[in-house]
Amino acid sequence: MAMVCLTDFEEYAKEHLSKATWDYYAAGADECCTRDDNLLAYKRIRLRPRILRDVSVSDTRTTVQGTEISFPVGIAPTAFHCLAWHEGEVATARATEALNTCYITSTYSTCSVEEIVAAAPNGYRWFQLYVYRDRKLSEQIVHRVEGLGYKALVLTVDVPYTGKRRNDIRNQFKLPPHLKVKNFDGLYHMLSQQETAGPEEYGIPANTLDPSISWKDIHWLQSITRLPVIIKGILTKEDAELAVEHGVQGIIVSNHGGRQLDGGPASIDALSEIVDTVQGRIEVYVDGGIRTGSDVLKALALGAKCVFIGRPAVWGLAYKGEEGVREVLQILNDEFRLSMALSGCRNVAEINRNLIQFSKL
Ligand SMILES: Cc1cc2nc3c(=O)[nH]c(=O)nc-3n(C[C@H](O)[C@H](O)[C@H](O)COP(=O)(O)O)c2cc1C
Ligand SMILES: CCCCCCC(=O)C(=O)O
Repeated sequence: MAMVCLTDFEEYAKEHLSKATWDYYAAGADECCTRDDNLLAYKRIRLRPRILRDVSVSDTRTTVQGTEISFPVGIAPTAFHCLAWHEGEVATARATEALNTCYITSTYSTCSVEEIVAAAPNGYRWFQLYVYRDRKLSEQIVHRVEGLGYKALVLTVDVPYTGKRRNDIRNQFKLPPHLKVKNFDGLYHMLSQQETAGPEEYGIPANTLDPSISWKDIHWLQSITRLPVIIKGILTKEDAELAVEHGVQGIIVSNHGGRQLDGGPASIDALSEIVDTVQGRIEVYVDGGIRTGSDVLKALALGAKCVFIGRPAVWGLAYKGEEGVREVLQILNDEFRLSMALSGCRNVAEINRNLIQFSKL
């Protein structure tokens, strides 16, 4: 079967994964309004292409946090890659290394960070972090990934509690016994001894994330690390301003793929107010609903420095492991290059808001 666009991978994954795994990856919270709007919002945006600009040569390279990547699409943190492909995150890491882009490893990876780094030693990676009730556990993980050469910490702030994903409840979804969140090997006792730890959620002791985290914890995190801190899950200009004031180095505008608060905005619809507030003081990225190269172009035109894809990477894994993720990234790269050329842009510096037809928004 020729894979032509990202939805081909989605269809393949839906057909070949078990129902419970597919439902977990596809899940949105409650009625999935925000999950679905993430995609629809891109389709509402119209472009204003420029012509006759000699687009015979094009350059998709950009930088994130001062490091060059081959094109402005990275992999968002998603949990449990071994559910989709036996090599799990190791395959994802190899694919992103090969394509020279950024891979944000989830705390809840089913390969350990050590295995991931050993498999793709030259890859450019950030580590996604949650704050646990037991700060010592978060601290241990931070120091471990620093030592392994991760280049930034991505603190996810939209999961004080897990969103209500109806099919996961119906399926009683949990990680099968042969898989583990390997980063907790030898640390599970710290999780399960936390005061409020209850029955397992997804195979992880429940209530271990700290819902009391607040802006003061950003200072705590900065005090225990020398890595740049990027906050993932901001959707308003007010929080964007606070993020800048608290000295973080980046923001990922995200609603967690619509898996947390249902009824919040599509992430692309939240981007502009955040970009306008931040005024270039720190880098702003976006994830959620990116499925085509023209989606990438629209996000950059609205001010994102780079975008991240969540589910499509997992569909690529389900298709053919490392090769599947490479294909997903390559298709997005090719589509992005074509959209750039068709709208008269020769490089990412030429992409700006003039490309967006605001009267149609
Ligand atoms: C199956 C799945 C697992 C996820 N796991 C995590 C995670 O461990 N940490 C995190 O910060 N975000 C997680 N996310 C959210 C993604 O990082 C990202 O925000 C979202 O998938 C982007 O939307 P997209 O799937 O439409 O590209 C997960 C999303 C999915 C679909
Ligand atoms: C106990 C929390 C499990 C969350 C798993 C990873 C995630 O963020 C997701 O959206 O799924």
